[in-house]
Amino acid sequence: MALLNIDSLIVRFGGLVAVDNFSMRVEKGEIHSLIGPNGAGKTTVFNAITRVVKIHSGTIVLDGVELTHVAPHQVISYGVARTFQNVVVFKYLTVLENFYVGYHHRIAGGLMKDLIVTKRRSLENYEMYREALNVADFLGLKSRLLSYAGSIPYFHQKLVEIGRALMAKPKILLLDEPAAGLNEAETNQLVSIVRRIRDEMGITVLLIEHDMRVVMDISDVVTVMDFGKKISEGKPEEVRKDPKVISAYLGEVNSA
Ligand SMILES: Nc1ncnc2c1ncn2[C@@H]1O[C@H](COP(=O)(O)OP(=O)(O)OP(=O)(O)O)[C@@H](O)[C@H]1O
Repeated sequence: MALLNIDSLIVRFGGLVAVDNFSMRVEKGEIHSLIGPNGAGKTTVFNAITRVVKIHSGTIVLDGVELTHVAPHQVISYGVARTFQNVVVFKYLTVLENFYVGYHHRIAGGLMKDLIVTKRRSLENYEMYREALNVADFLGLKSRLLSYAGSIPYFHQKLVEIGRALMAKPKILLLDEPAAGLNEAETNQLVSIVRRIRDEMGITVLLIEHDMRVVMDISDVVTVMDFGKKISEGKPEEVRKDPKVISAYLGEVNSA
């Protein structure tokens, strides 16, 4: 059974059908890329998985659990964590505190329990700290832990966002254009980090990416969208040769 199974998904914005009867499956342990020209509907698919847009019809099932009716703030406890197209970090919190935000759903109880320091809570805080250190070590951010997230270089802010997502211990990590704005050396580092997230942490990765070098290098499977529909799917080398994909991208170049 696939880890993520999207079936016949339709998302509309008024008269616009942004995602049009779209289905895809992501197998456990895969690095799977979702690509397509601008406006194809990729981010809307991510927004549907994380439940921040209204689904007109279709189903999204993660690890056997239907997400379609889950509230957006609960999606993380079902095993979905994401990063955003434009880096979203809490600029006036430290890197460590940003990481803590990602861990929060793993702590039992609500605000009152946050205020009352019980023995159990101290232990949870210790576990959270230890995990933050591990994540920082994994991402090469240990020396940045006490810096304000808004004060560190752009690439490191991107890693903070990834770190915050990893702190949630997701089953699947959704990365929206992780290589955007990075130089070549940073992109190479990012590719290696994404591989290690899968290989060392065992987390399945679904990413949206425009940098074809990254897509071809990193993906086990590539799904291609255009005008809300799936137009191709397969191994990177198969998709690259698909005339439907070539024509979708050439159309984009011609209309630019
Ligand atoms: N909240 C919204 N309200 C209205 N229309 C929207 C909304 N979000 C997306 N759209 C429209 O839905 C379509 C798909 O957009 P989406 O952002 O999913 O595409 P994309 O493939 O992620 O594009 P890009 O690669 O440029 O980020 C576009 O026509 C877009 O203008």
